[in-house]
Amino acid sequence: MRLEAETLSARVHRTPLLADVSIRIAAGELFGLVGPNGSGKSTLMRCLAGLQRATAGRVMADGIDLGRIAGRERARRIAFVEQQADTTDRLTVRDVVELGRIPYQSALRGPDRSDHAAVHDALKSVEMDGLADRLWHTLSGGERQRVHIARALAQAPEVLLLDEPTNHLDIRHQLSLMALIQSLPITRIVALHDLNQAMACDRLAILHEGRVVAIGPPDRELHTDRLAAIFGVAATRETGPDGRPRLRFSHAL
Ligand SMILES: Nc1ncnc2c1ncn2[C@@H]1O[C@H](COP(=O)(O)OP(=O)(O)OP(=O)(O)O)[C@@H](O)[C@H]1O
Repeated sequence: MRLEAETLSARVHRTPLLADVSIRIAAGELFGLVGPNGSGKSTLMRCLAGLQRATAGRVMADGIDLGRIAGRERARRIAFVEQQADTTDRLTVRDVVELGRIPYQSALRGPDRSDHAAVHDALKSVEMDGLADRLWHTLSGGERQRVHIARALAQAPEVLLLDEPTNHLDIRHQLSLMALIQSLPITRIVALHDLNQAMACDRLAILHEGRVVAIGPPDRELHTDRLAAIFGVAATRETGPDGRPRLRFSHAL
């Protein structure tokens, strides 16, 4: 699914959070959102997921205003893993992932084999199938993060929005999650702080103080002058063993 932000602005009371953001994300693209703390990444994600209304502008999904798509239909098409998603209910890991199947069920149709298969596959893809019966509150931060991603995968969306998905994950799970995200044949929008992980995106937008300052391939946009100006760090670039550029950060400016 193609997703477009058209001159989006968002504010809380008088505080502007996003100003005039326009982005076109192609179907099947892996699109990154990067920017310093407070630059508006999560706010933009919430608008793109249809969870927050913009004060001006609109979000278009395959040419249709997202605000006009019914919640259930939107939930079948767009899945969102927020940064600090939590639940206080007494749920097992499997229960949490099954929540992703609700948009496909109705009062007349409870979970069926296809729902169970989707839950199983989603748990397996984040290596949480061995903990399916564990209670949510007993999980570590990284395990919870992986279960939330499994819930979003079980939703079988056309667009997957992930807000800092590698937070809390150990290095092996960071790498396997990034590989999983890269392999999915759907539109993916990922907010990332690790700019080397962001190098894997097809394109990215750099946000600063609620505005988009650049859009393009990471290799072109994450140059050392911009890293200094926007992120406030001194960095050098080198070529990694995979032939991709790698950033090496030395100090805060
Ligand atoms: N409800 C709110 N009331 C006031 N300010 C808010 C509210 N929600 C967000 N903000 C502010 O809007 C700005 C953008 O926040 P947002 O969470 O979108 O940034 P972010 O780029 O995701 O940041 P981070 O990298 O720290 O997660 C921040 O300065 C934040 O403090």
